[in-house]
Amino acid sequence: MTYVDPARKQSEKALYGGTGSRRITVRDIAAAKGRTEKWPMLTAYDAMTASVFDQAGIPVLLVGDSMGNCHLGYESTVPVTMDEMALLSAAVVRGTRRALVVGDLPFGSYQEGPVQALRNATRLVKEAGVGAVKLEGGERSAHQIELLVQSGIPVMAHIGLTPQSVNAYGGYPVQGRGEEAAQQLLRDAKAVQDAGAFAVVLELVPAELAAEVTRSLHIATVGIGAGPDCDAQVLVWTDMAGMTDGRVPRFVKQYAQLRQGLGDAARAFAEDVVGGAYPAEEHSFH
Ligand SMILES: Nc1nc(=O)c2c([nH]1)NC[C@@H]1CN(c3ccc(C(=O)N[C@@H](CCC(=O)O)C(=O)O)cc3)CN21
Ligand SMILES: CC(C)C(=O)C(=O)O
Ligand SMILES: [Mg+2]
Repeated sequence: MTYVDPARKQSEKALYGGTGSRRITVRDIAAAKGRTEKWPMLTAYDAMTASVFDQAGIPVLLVGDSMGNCHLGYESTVPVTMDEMALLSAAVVRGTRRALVVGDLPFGSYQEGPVQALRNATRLVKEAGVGAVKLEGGERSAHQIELLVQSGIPVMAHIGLTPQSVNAYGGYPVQGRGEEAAQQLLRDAKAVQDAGAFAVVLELVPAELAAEVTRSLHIATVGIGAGPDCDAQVLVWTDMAGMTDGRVPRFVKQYAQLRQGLGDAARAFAEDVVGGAYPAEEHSFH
């Protein structure tokens, strides 16, 4: 019998649909680019939801700072703190066995410079157990990415629309439109690859430009509102599952109507309590 290194064997399987039980690593992500295999990523903010996605085979889970508006009741991602990120990232790691868990560095946790970025990324790695961190910015964040990668912390970059800059944008506009903006996006993509990032999120950029970035990089591109030609696609889970209250961005596809379903369940429970139908005999002890 030929000996097959189990790690090597699994790395040759698909990121989605693979049956291996060990945790996905950044090496597996790199190998998928070589196979031109597309893969899914979702956000998660708690252990229970994370375990659902892990058991569904989602290979990469992002503890996004979108927890600010999706989970913690803030208006945007701007107020999210390192303590909040560390707490919820640890919960997501505890809820998963296979997924690579990526922790977002929140606004204000890396802008001061590489040393601040390393201090806070180290917290997420040591306290929460994440396998990688994500931070926003291309050329402007290259020095931070470089020090984290040199220190042994894998980094996912995030360019195009960077929501932590919502106050500077005055909203969430599409990025990279026009020749000058397109050239800047290409420079940002090259800068994060050169700094050592293992993947890069492209948010709200024209599909043609995202395709060009994906072709010109050897690291994975993860699209959100960036067309069909990225190596991976990410959505905020509450948007994907129809749990978000109110309007969702145009790039979102809803695969369930959990908000309606959960509300229906709560109303049915309330009706039963008010009408005396719950608890019934089988729910009672004597
Ligand atoms: N629930 C949720 N989903 C997200 O995708 C998300 C968050 N929250 N919070 C952090 C950021 C903010 N994001 C957003 C928010 C709004 C739009 C939006 O409404 N965009 C317009 C396009 C604007 C234009 O045409 O210039 C849209 O209609 O989709 C996009 C991304 C993405 N992220
Ligand atoms: C939308 C993704 C890429 C993100 O950064 C987040 O959820 O915070
Ligand atoms: Mg984020």
